[in-house]
Amino acid sequence: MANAQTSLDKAKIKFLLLEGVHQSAVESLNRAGYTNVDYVKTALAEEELIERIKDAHFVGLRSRTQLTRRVIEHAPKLVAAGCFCIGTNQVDLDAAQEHGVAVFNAPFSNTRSVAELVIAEAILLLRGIPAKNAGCHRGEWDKSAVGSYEIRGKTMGIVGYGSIGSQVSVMAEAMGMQVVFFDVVTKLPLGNAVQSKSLTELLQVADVVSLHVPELEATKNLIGENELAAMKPQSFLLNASRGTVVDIDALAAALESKHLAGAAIDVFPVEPKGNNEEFVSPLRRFDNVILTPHIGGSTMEAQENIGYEVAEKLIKYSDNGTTTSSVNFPEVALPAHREVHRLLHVHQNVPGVMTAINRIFSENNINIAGQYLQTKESVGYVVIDVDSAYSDLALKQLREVEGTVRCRVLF
Ligand SMILES: NC(=O)C1=CN([C@@H]2O[C@H](COP(=O)(O)OP(=O)(O)OC[C@H]3O[C@@H](n4cnc5c(N)ncnc54)[C@H](O)[C@@H]3O)[C@@H](O)[C@H]2O)C=CC1
Ligand SMILES: O=C(O)CCC(=O)C(=O)O
Repeated sequence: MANAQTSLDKAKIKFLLLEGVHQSAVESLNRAGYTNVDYVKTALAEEELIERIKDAHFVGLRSRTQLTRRVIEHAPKLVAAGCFCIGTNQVDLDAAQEHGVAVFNAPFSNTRSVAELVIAEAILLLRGIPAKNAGCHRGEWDKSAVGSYEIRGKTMGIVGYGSIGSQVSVMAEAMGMQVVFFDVVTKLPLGNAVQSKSLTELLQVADVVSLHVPELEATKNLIGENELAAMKPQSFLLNASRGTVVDIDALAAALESKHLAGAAIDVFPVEPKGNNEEFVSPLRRFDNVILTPHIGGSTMEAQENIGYEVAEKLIKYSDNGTTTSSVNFPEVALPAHREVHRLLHVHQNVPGVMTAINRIFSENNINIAGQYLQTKESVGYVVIDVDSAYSDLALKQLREVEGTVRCRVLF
């Protein structure tokens, strides 16, 4: 069987793809038989999103689309959301979980692109290139070695030693840098990198501090006035994680006072909604700051791979119910369901639901060919394979079970 059949005609399953996700996603969906793709090149504001998403079964987005509780509440058919990026902070994950919407992302595909940019920025900043470049564009000629340094022998301080931070670590060492890192979790140091006991310890020794933490309550303003003051005089700050991680006014003050020698910032507390909106930031006035429009992961290679990776996850979920690597949903890896119908039941994770479900099968004498159950936080996900003759009856009764969030069948 090339593609497992689904309960709906595949052409009727609507995918809303936003923010110009790579065409590789559309190709993958089409190849899998999903041709009903509404492709939008930009992010949509809430009202317009609500209008477009109301009959969508799947939505694909990047970092600019806000999938709020209100939007999710207005998307009655939505079964999954694919973030064609790493960060999922733009999605209300709790609301998605409560409404039985599985959320997927691409945890690896753009990490190399971010790490490469960070190394390039470290070199450019230590050589004073941003200011020299700006000067040349204005007709100035400042041929001087003053304030220009090699990165060899300097210390790279990495905050957040995950997929990106650890790649920055390997590349920085390959360039001759010493690496220290700080992470809330004890991590295996790669090469000769050393894990710092505290953020302050790292800030005090690093010539370049690069941030690679997710957006969390605990990482909000992780780098504020005190942390900037703790950084070595004439050091550099790089942020390609999330804009909320740095207090941008405090950073502007540290640059103004020349405590920091420069910075490279890719992400901002408030980012323009689209390419036509003006970018406003107190950092615009500094020639020694590299400003980029949230493009750390925006390379052709990364975007193409993300397109395949996330589309594949959505297809698998649609075709056979597999939720492996979902960020908010119980993870279930399912075999193909040949010669049986597959019931997918999402429910509130409260006592009694599974008893009620199993009662349906025993009372109606329906043989269960396979059953897979996983729970996560407030949600439970049970998959039941049954003889095709009984799936209609079971589906009808499963939908009546108290605590049911959603239920569908795959043929
Ligand atoms: N600028 C861009 O275009 C891109 C930005 N990103 C951002 O980069 C972030 C990091 O990406 P990955 O490395 O793939 O994530 P990851 O999840 O692999 O690593 C994050 C690391 O941060 C650590 N961490 C969490 N809270 C911390 C804290 N308070 N202090 C120190 N460490 C802490 C975690 O333990 C983990 O090791 C993403 O969450 C995303 O927001 C990702 C890709 C592209
Ligand atoms: O490509 C994007 O839209 C955002 C990239 C990013 O920040 C991420 O992957 O978390």
